[in-house]
Amino acid sequence: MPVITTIDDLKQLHKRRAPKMFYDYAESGSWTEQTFRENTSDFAQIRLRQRVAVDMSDRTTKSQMIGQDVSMPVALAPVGLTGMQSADGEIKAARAAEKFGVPYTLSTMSICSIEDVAKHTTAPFWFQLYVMRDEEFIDNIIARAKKAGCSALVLTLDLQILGQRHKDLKNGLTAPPKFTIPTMIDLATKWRWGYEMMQTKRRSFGNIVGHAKNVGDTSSLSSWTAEQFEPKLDWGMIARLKEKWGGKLILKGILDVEDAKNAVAVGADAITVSNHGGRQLDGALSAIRMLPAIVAAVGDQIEVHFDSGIRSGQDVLKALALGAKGVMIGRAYIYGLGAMGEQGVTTALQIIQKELDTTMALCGRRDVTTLDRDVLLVPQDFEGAWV
Ligand SMILES: Cc1cc2nc3c(=O)[nH]c(=O)nc-3n(C[C@H](O)[C@H](O)[C@H](O)COP(=O)(O)O)c2cc1C
Repeated sequence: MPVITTIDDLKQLHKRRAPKMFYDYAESGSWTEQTFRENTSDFAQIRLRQRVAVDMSDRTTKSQMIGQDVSMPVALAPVGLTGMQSADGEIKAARAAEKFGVPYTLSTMSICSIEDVAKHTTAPFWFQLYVMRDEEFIDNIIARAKKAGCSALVLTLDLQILGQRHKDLKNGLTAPPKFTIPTMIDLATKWRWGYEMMQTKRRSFGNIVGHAKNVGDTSSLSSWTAEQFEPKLDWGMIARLKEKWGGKLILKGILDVEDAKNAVAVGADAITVSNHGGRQLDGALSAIRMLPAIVAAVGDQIEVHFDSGIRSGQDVLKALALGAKGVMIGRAYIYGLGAMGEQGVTTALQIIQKELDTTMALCGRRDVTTLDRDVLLVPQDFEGAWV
């Protein structure tokens, strides 16, 4: 077993252990992948201020997200097909998050259902909703999330139509995989994945199969999205969904100041500044570059969360210092899951917490909730003069 010290170590192991089509599904952006690449490379442009001779004892990464206590302000982002990276992946990730004391978000497009995850955990989790055309299905899934005790609804706004990801089309991505010759050859080297997958019954979209009517081929994400997702989603519909849900609402996929203001107007509890990890509008600016302007515009009116591009505790610190109250990680924990199941997710969280804590200390700070721009050195043109 290699010595794991970074998120990148987990990524290498994930690549070796999970079928190529699922690793590629996670490790890709849309079209040229420019936004996907810049989500991470722009973090590297921000530097840290080294401070010395400052008391660094009694440090804490504890904070709150939407009023919930968290051991660090890092939630696990909703990730479709998580249960294809490792058998029962959503249950494993939710358990790791619960033990660590951070929120877990279950995707609409998960393999394990809402009820499955609720049955195998005790902490309330967040449920992510994609708005579908079938209103009855939406009413029903909201009722299911309420019944399962979900403590927030994360409404994703940046994927009513799928950004084209070339690798998924070339690999013929389906859940479960179809047995083609290239897939069989690949699976022959992924025996651990195959063995675990044989032990579970959870191999298709658990929130959808048996719940949605007139559903064609659910195994293909792209055709299903095209058929079922509601292209007419607008702020009026968001307001109605807020009423239906009646609990904490997080609007995910905000990358523009005007949309952030609309989110405030609709009365959401939080927004997630995000470009879906570079998987949707290729050519959009990185999420970290957009964060300061959005915080400046609405940061005093709504809780601002951030995701897209976080691969270390240092990245978490940078996002918090730029004004996010909390962040979500997607691939960083998916690499852990694909590498080592539940233990891998725990390892990813441990790596991030340790990096966050040590970086805080070396920047002369002891409390994660007091991080501000003062700990950073940001290039003057970082946000850029885009017109
Ligand atoms: C493989 C994969 C699947 C995803 N599926 C969903 C999803 O079902 N719902 C959703 O709101 N976001 C989804 N996302 C986006 C994540 O929630 C999150 O915004 C993104 O991963 C953040 O970027 P990062 O991976 O660089 O941390 C997905 C991301 C990945 C990588």
